[in-house]
Amino acid sequence: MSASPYDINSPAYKKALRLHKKSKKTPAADDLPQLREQEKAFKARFPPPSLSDVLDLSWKESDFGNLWKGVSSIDGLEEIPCQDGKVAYTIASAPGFVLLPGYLSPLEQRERIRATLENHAKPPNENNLDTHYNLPVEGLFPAWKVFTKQRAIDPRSSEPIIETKAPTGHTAELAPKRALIDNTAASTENFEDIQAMEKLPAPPSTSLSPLPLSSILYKLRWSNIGHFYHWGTKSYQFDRELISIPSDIKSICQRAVQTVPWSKVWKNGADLAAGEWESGPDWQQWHKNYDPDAGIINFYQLKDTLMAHVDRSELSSTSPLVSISLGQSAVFLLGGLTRDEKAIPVILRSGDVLIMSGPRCRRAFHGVPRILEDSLPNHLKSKGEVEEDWDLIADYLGTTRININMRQVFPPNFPYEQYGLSHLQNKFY
Ligand SMILES: O=C(O)CCC(=O)C(=O)O
Ligand SMILES: [Fe+2]
Repeated sequence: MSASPYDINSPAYKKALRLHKKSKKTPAADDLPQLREQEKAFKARFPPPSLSDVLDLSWKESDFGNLWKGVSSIDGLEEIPCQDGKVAYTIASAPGFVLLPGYLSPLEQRERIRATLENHAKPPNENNLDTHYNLPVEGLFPAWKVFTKQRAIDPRSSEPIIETKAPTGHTAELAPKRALIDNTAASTENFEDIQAMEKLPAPPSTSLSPLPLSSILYKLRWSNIGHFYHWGTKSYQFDRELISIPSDIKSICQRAVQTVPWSKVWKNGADLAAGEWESGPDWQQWHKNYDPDAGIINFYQLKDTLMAHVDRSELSSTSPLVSISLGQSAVFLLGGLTRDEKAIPVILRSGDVLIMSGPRCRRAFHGVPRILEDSLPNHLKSKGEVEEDWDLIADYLGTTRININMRQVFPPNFPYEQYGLSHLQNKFY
């Protein structure tokens, strides 16, 4: 038997677990809300978290190996055949949560990853580094590609250095870690007040140093697509240039929403039990009127986490939020309406599409406490000849998970004129 710390039967694992349990018995730890306890357990490097109650519907040994493996069923899991032959899964205690495991084929995953890196994380879309650095206008990844090609021809080529926007002091952590502020949920009642809040651009940091292209690439954390999200006020900003949602992303999201038989998801009054809908359950219309108009592409390095939060800046509090996972796998925690409810842990793997919909799930706490290292499927690894330049992308994916998180800010039939936002109407068609 191997002595790997990942082997839960090894003496090394058992000893570490004993020590860990002992060290956890501090009064402070017991006071933490359920969800924080779960986050802590999944974050732990050693002993590594047990995945024995983590739903893992896309695992296949040939793709992912045996290092990280959850379970293929949990209480209340239900399988729903979809219109396009795919299968959706729901969980009885989490109405509105719909998981489409392996929804994107290996080829579609590669195409989306490439588009994300080459097209969607560059101007006019804004990313977390733009505030602080003068990034190459062609995008970080395209610039990296050009440089590696040059270097192959002339090994003495010097790597581009990315300059800071503010005068340089000393190196420090990059500021924009997402703050854990509970903002007020957007609604038509407070919409005008939220809009009136001053949305100042974040100032460039004065404590950062210029960085070579190869390092800054790994500091990319998010890129904004569609309506602009102002992180400081946790609200959308509509007085900026309007940028359409890339059609490739929009069509995947719409296809996913259209394939789900919603009457089976919301059967037996589950829609009413899930809480209050803006003007009564409107899921019958989603096949026609679901329209993602804003999104964040998240880039996670192996040690990154996303603290449990609620996405409540969207006026539409029930329309599906569609989340596409690519690259390394992750543990996702689906909590309830407070941090005191126990969360359901789910492994999200490359190609999975997750839909959070309806009043309960759309306003549920959720987060990503763990990226599972060495969980890149074989079809994303470099095999030399897979695709032009895939080596470079595969290298980056060796430590990266990408999540495309698409929301619908405005409910269908929103009276844009009434709020002085006529310019947003029919914007993306
Ligand atoms: O990375 C994920 O799977 C979730 C991301 C998320 O919750 C968000 O961007 O709000
Ligand atoms: Fe979220």
